[in-house]
Amino acid sequence: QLLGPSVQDAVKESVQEQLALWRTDENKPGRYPPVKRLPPNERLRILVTGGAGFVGSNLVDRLMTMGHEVTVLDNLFTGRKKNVAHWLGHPNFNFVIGDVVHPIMLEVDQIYHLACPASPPHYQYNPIKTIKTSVEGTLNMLGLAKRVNARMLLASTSEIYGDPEIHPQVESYWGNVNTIGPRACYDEGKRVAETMMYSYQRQVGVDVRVARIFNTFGPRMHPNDGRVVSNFIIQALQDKDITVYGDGSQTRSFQFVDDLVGGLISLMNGNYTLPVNLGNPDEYTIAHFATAIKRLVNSNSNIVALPATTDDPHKRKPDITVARTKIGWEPAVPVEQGLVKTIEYFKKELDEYGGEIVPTGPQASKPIPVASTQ
Ligand SMILES: O=C(O)[C@H]1O[C@H](OP(=O)(O)OP(=O)(O)OC[C@H]2O[C@@H](n3ccc(=O)[nH]c3=O)[C@H](O)[C@@H]2O)[C@H](O)[C@@H](O)[C@@H]1O
Repeated sequence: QLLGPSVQDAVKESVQEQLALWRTDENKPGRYPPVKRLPPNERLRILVTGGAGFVGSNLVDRLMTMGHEVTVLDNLFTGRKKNVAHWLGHPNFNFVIGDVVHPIMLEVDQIYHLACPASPPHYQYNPIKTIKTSVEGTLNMLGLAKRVNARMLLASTSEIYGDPEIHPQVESYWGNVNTIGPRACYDEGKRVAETMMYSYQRQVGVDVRVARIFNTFGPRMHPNDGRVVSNFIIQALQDKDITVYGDGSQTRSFQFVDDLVGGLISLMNGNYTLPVNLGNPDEYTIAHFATAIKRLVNSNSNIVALPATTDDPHKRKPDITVARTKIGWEPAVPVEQGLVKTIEYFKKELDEYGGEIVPTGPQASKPIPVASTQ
């Protein structure tokens, strides 16, 4: 165990709440959110690739608050500088704008390798780049982990199961992916990234962890993310049509980002080295989910049907027995509670954008940069 019990306790604290309190406190005790003082032998140097993105920046908040030294590497394709702006200049924090497809030389103890667009319209916008990000990016990070003897965690995905033939999905299932479809750049990229992780483990002894992340939502999602949670909330908040792709009978299981962050940290610091599903088994049809969001937002939107997207998985739900038994983790935030927080976040984003956000549609597209909110 790299982390002592005191640090494990700190993981359980709600970092987002601490940050919210810090932001609203007129007499802020300091320029930065409070961080724990760790003795040097417990303070780790941690690299988070994709650390300015949605999941990455939430993870960075937790690691910083725990008292570690954190370096973010992000090319800001889907990540946003504003997600980590509150740490800029902090002595424990480093920010590198750079791309994982280029090697980087750093001295670190742990690597959380999250960098990659994860929303279907964004990863399909430039599929060749998505493949390079997963393949060359993961190779570069594994090379770094090998050189400096760091432990490395890969953010893999439920998408490696493709359109699954077994339900719920267990880690021992090998998946059902269309190798030549529009999603393959991401799915196959992540599958080969997993292969590289275990090749480096077997051949040269790199200490690896693999998280298979299921659908996740929460504050810091990009307003033009294009995934279902952000689209439905943004549409509902503006009384615009809520766009259901296909007949809405397809299912997804949604976890709140705080739960995921706890799972990533538990996985990284535990002893279990095989892939672990991290998700909330609470499963919804997309049609039901649209109605639930409309109700929570108290919206006058219409729910409309658009054509289904190619190769859209029909159902998805994690079996989290491995996470429960091997790393002692399970989600704690009910979906509805997480949605309420996410709706509040998107209300603020809408204000910043001047009252209108056009959510990303089903086609491959680039995230819309808005200079004032970067
Ligand atoms: O959110 C995630 O964490 C996952 O998102 C995507 O996978 P997907 O499940 O297809 O995510 P969404 O784009 O949010 O789609 C979920 C379902 O909602 C539907 N959808 C999406 C957006 C929309 O406006 N309307 C709509 O009906 C999609 O067709 C799909 O059936 C990524 O490919 C995964 O890597 C990632 O882990």
